[in-house]
Amino acid sequence: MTFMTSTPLMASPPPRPAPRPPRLRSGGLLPSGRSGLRLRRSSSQVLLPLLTLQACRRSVPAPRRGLEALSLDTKPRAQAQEQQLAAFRAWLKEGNAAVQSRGVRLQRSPLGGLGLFAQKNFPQGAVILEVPFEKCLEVDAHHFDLDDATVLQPILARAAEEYDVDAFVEVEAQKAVLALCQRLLLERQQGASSKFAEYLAVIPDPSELHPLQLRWPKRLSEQSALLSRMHHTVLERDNACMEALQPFEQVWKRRCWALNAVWTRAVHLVGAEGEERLSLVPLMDFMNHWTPTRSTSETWSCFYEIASDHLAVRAERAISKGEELTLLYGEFSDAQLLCNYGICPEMPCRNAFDEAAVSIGPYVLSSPAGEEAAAPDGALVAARAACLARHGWALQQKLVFRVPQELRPSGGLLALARLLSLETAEEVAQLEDEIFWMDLPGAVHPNTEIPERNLRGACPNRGG
Ligand SMILES: C[S@@+](CC[C@H](N)C(=O)[O-])C[C@H]1O[C@@H](n2cnc3c(N)ncnc32)[C@H](O)[C@@H]1O
Repeated sequence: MTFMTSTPLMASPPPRPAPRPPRLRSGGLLPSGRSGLRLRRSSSQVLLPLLTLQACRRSVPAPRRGLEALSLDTKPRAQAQEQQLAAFRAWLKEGNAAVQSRGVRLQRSPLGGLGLFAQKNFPQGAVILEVPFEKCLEVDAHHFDLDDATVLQPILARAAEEYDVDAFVEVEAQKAVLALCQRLLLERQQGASSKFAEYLAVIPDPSELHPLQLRWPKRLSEQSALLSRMHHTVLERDNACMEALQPFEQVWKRRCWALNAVWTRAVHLVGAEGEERLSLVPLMDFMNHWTPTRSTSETWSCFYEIASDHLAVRAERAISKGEELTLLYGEFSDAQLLCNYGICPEMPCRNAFDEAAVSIGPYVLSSPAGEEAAAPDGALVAARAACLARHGWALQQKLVFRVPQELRPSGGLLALARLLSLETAEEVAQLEDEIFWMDLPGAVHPNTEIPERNLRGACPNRGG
């Protein structure tokens, strides 16, 4: 959740455009609403009456527990946690702003950690949860226009250092993430007197494979150029965040806990007036991600939408009793899921959003312009180099292109191929703008965009 992520650090990274998150996006913030693709507002919708969580029916609210009981170990949360969960369930029902839910249960999930499960059948569109914003931990989130930031960077610079992750590397976006971390830490410091104490006590530490783990297996990042760069990115970003949080919390593990909570559980909400906030939505934040595959017709089961005073989770399709309730956190590849959320694919390459990397080094400058062409002369090599430098490639590093994304007419890989097919320095000078039209100020070239679904080989089950 915008949710869905995000490391020990070095110097703060320079402001860089964040990649388009699975709409934020995502480090992992849980990005989206319906189908995980966008947020929708449903102010006028009549919501079905809701029952309370079955698991909470019987009890007198459990005694409030202080955070001293909170385990910051990375061992799986076990029985000791039952008490904390019972207190959390009671807390959800407490007060005027009770969380409304019916027929859902919080239990261990085969996907990872805890998850929400249906205890009855839900027809498509049924409201499953309503979480009042009063029960949410939130901060304002301004200037989240990540798309603009991405567009401003020359296309080859993006290929040279793109953050292929919902990394929130953009400074303004990070401010909101840090503000929410601070809020979380502040509440935690208040112990049992925090009105969120029971909620905080059930927020876990980073999962074993989350990049925030010091013992993150480095061999993972050797698996692919994309994963390696992505991991490097999140490390830089998280180190900067951890450093920025130090004045608020000295204990490294607690900072880590807060940062992980925000990256992997927070959602970016946009209200009717365009107001934005970053929000931790209790109970909904226990919903796990569904990874769409090309080979099955099964999909994630839920989406969420915002009303004036609460967030509602609805059934994306008919849901059967016993099913785990899932969201699509975003259109994440396996590498992104790993770096944003610490989610490891059960079976590699099944994810419909997986991508391949094509990496290209400066050797291409001296490659012939075509099968029949001779090796380029010095003038052509120099013209190619100057042109590529103007579009962001300093030629000291490799470019890493993502396929199929970069196979769009506006993609960097095709721009590079077009340039390399020119046979003289004069042609390069003449055609540069046409080839790199996407780098011109205000460039929009809608007619040449191939719909994304045609490139992606479409996930057959994709809704929305
Ligand atoms: C929003 S939380 C979901 C609730 C979480 N399972 C818990 O126990 O608190 C997101 C985290 O859940 C885990 N997760 C979510 N979806 C998953 C999946 N499909 N497979 C494995 N782990 C998943 C990851 O650790 C992720 O960072």
